[in-house]
Amino acid sequence: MTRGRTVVSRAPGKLFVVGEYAVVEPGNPAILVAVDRHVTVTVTVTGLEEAGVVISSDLRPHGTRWRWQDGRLSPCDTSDEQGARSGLAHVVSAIETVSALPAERGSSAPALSVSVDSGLHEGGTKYGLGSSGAVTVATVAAVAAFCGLTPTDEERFRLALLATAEIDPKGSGGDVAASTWGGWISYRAPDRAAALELARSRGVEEALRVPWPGFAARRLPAPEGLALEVGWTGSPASTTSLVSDLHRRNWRGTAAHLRFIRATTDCVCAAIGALEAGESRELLEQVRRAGRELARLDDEVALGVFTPRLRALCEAAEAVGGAAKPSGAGGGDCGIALLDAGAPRQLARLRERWASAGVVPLPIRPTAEGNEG
Ligand SMILES: Nc1ncnc2c1ncn2[C@@H]1O[C@H](COP(=O)(O)OP(=O)(O)OP(=O)(O)O)[C@@H](O)[C@H]1O
Ligand SMILES: C[C@@](O)(CCOP(=O)(O)O)CC(=O)O
Repeated sequence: MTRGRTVVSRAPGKLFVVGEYAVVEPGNPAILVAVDRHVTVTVTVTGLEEAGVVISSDLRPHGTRWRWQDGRLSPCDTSDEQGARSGLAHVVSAIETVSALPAERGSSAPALSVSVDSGLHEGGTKYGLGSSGAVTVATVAAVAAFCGLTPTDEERFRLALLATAEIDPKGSGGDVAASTWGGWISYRAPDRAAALELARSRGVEEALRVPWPGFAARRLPAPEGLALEVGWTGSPASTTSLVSDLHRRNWRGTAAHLRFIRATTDCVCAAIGALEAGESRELLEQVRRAGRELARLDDEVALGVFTPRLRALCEAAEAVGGAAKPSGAGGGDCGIALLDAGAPRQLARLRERWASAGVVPLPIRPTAEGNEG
């Protein structure tokens, strides 16, 4: 939405359905779904004399001023430089990445004021619903529109992926894809290091044009007759440290690693087939299988994917006839359960069991909406 010199963009959060960990390797598939909680980003003129950027966020007490230096932003106030750089890393990277486009055409860096408001945390504690991806997608869209650019969905996805990869190229970008396209999607990640290298060597504009090997994203039909329930463990987990931990272990390249990738890929492909064919029972079976693969990975490398609450979340869903698993990296955050939408008693029993295990049922639904603005 553009009003005068004000642009507003919002992007939904996400849940991983199946395919976690395997999807970080380029070309491997996962299924994600966008949810009806959003991040909203508003971009307007700064009102400052000099060209620069002001960023404010619902997670920080004050707005911070940033100045441009060779295409990069640095905080003007150095007293809390580290806090500003880490707390606003995704917003800053999204602004820098989009601003490279006018810069490559010889225009000067934009002056703008960016404000972030998020429904993906509770009092500052994240749910694990992909706030970093949603913030990046919404910031990219709002800054691009403010600069008079009209990128396509895929171009906005690519810009957001480059922005997140600048911070951590290990992330698959599944969150970015779900926040961009919305709905249920199948996603295969590109090689993020190669995409970054492309942008650095040939420019961001060129990186939006040439093919990204491995990358694919497409919408899937929503499952029929199934309710998606989301349980929150109340404890935030660090995806970056779990994925880095896995990279540090000697598991990669072992037979167990190859077996995990093969089994998870097979499971994701079967789940895609089940969604396309409207076979709910088969989808439930694949969700259970994906959960078992994660549990086996956890046993093999003692990663800490399954916390006691996530285990209780899964057991409760099984006990009432549903299928459940952690969503995302695990270690806390959320889990999902799929069960018969026409069985309200089962749903009620699930919520009761979750509540007594300390798992908070979140009133969240899948949404077909992607990034808007
Ligand atoms: N409201 C916000 N304002 C500004 N930046 C935000 C906001 N919410 C999230 N971010 C950015 O996202 C980062 C948090 O990412 P993190 O991966 O920890 O959470 P998440 O994406 O919600 O979780 P998950 O990856 O488990 O789904 C913050 O450091 C910040 O850069
Ligand atoms: C483990 C992983 O596959 C999923 C992480 O999901 P989340 O950010 O914890 O919701 C990592 C990734 O895809 O970037």
